[in-house]
Amino acid sequence: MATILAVNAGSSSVKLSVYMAEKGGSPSQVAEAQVSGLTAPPAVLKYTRGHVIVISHREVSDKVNDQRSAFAVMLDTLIDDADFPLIRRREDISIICHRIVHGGDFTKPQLIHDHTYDHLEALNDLAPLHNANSLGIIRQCCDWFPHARNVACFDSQFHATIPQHIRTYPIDQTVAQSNRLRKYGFHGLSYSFITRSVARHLNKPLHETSLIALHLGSGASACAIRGGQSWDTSMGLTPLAGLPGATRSGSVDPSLVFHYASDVGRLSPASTRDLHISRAEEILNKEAGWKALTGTTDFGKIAAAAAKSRKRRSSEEEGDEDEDTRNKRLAFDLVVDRICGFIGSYYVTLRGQVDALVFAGGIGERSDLLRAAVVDQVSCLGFRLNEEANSAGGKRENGEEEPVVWDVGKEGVTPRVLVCKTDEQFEMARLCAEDEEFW
Ligand SMILES: Nc1ncnc2c1ncn2[C@@H]1O[C@H](COP(=O)(O)OP(=O)(O)O)[C@@H](O)[C@H]1O
Ligand SMILES: CC(=O)OP(=O)(O)O
Ligand SMILES: [Mg+2]
Repeated sequence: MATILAVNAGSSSVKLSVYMAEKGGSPSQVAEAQVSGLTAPPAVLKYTRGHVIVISHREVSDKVNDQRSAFAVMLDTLIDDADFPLIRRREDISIICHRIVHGGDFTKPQLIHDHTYDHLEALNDLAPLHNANSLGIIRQCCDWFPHARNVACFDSQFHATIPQHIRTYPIDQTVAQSNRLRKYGFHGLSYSFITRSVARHLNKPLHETSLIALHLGSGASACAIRGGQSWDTSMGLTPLAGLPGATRSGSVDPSLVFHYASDVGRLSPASTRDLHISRAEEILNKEAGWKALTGTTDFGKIAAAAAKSRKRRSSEEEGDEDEDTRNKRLAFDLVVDRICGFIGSYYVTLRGQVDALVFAGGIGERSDLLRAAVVDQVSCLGFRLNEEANSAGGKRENGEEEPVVWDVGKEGVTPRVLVCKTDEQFEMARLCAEDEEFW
């Protein structure tokens, strides 16, 4: 039996889960901590041990200003918990798996040593909100847990099956090949977890399961899954392409960069030894998205304001809406429009063979308002919502555990509409437990 730590450094949060696992067996979670709100202070810590919520909401902004400090706070919390002796002795941790968003051409998890580390460092500029942070956490772990094996698990791995005509950009192919310019795709650990969980829920073999899945969090993407494998996804060479995110523009006309301002081609003052980022990349990655439209990265607030505004308009009490509400309504409508654009396109690329539309990620799992607006717009493709199930979320009565997948579609209608409580940490722990190389 081994103890596995799984670390997931997202763009607005860091999640850390602890598992016990046998070689080749399914990992069993024993604790979970999370620091969220890194881009919408205050940063908030949550910590659960088994089924006990030890810390439900603790503001930690005084100690946390980035992913590395968030990881340090979570680790201290676990180590200081007198009722959780499992990681008091650091030698007891056998494997630490790390979510690395951009894994280049790697098609399986890699043990970290000097060579893999250097290889991954060279990819930092292709995932400027993620890779350098994850490598920083790996360095911390090598110092703090010298006995543990560190394993890199890649968001891009699941998308290795995207066919050539979809992953190729129509540019000079000599340049494309020498600079490895192609669609890689991300959120793959999440899509892999979603595909397995939904196939089980639908009682279908994995290789016969076809889905349109949406991972909607601070970074948002869509994925067309055909026969259990990634067929297309909305992110590309970097996690900037496709849907807008909290601070990311998503796809825009590439020429916009040349018309934005005259100095956007220069290196940003935020460039470091780890990350060479131009002002243009910094603006599109960190100063755009729904934050640029509304001033907040919190999509919950945007959805609530948009719903209120919609209600007011339908009851014809329009009156003068304040600017803040108008901006939030614009951001909400824009995000719904872009999501529906991908659903339509993926429905066609999958030739209508779709078992379910699946919502996941912080927004997909929690925003019934977003789900309702999206499903309403794509009802022409046959998707229908059960409004009651949608607003109830995954809650169960009489203390029953929240399910991993829950159905929010209308009875008797296909394709289904589902919500999946995705778990990238579990997916990493599973990949590590089943690979003999890491034991
Ligand atoms: N009730 C809610 N309704 C809509 N959005 C929410 C709600 N709660 C959280 N969110 C959104 O979820 C996002 C975090 O999603 P998550 O997938 O956990 O983040 P990350 O991209 O950092 O991994 C937050 O930025 C917030 O906008
Ligand atoms: C790839 C990506 O955007 O990840 P996240 O949503 O966790 O920031
Ligand atoms: Mg995430």
